[in-house]
Amino acid sequence: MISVNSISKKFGRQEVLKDFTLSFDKGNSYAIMGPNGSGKTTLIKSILGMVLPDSGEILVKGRSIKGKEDYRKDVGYMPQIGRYPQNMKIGQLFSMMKDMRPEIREYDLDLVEAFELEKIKEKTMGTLSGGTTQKVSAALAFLFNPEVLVLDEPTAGLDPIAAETLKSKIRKEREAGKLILITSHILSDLEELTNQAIYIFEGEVFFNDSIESLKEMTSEEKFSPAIAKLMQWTLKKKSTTKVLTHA
Ligand SMILES: Nc1ncnc2c1ncn2[C@@H]1O[C@H](COP(=O)(O)OP(=O)(O)OP(=O)(O)O)[C@@H](O)[C@H]1O
Repeated sequence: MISVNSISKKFGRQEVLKDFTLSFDKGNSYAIMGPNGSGKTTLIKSILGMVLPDSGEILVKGRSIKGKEDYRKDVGYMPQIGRYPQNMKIGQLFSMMKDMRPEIREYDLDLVEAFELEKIKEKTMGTLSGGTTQKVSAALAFLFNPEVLVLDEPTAGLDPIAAETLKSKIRKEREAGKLILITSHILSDLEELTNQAIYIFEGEVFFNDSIESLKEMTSEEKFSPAIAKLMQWTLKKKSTTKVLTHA
């Protein structure tokens, strides 16, 4: 459903994505992992058209997204930190988003209801706590019933009840056959919510397979120690590279 073909991206002299190739298939939920600064958000933003790769191409349903906007209607995005007009009320924000998609008449209000956003629709965005802003972001991501959900650190900042509510919703959508991409540092969330693991290290794909294969390859029964092993391997690779560079 989404193919990322040989994309590279530099910010100044820093190569953040290096000849990056991946594909994401419908009905699967992908854990996108890697240390801070490894390029996860840059990858996600490239798929969303918010970052323009220097080379390579990204295809959604077989069509290049370059210069296109319309594919975005199939993609729901929950950012790590949602930025909204500070003086806008919650209710106005939802109305504005709906007005931007006049062709869509049916909304997925599961999270609007579960988070009781209707009750606080008169509150302005600038006055909300971080967690409430995250609830708004989550509800907006699912609102138009998109085929693809891109969730950047979705449970960060949510209280335990809200986090469980969001996780149940993610599971429900995955069971309905959606494609889900999740970045998170919370391994227990990823284990619960995903079946495919992608590990990015210094802008390169270091691992890309099912979570079952990851466990087999690392000879670990549990997800967390399997990821820890992957991290150790990347560190070894790094020290080996340094030795080679210095030789
Ligand atoms: N707009 C930008 N301008 C300059 N550098 C950037 C920009 N966006 C990202 N970077 C740099 O690119 C690198 C990768 O950033 P990215 O946000 O993709 O990492 P990440 O894997 O999502 O990290 P984290 O786990 O901390 O969220 C970082 O070194 C970051 O500083």
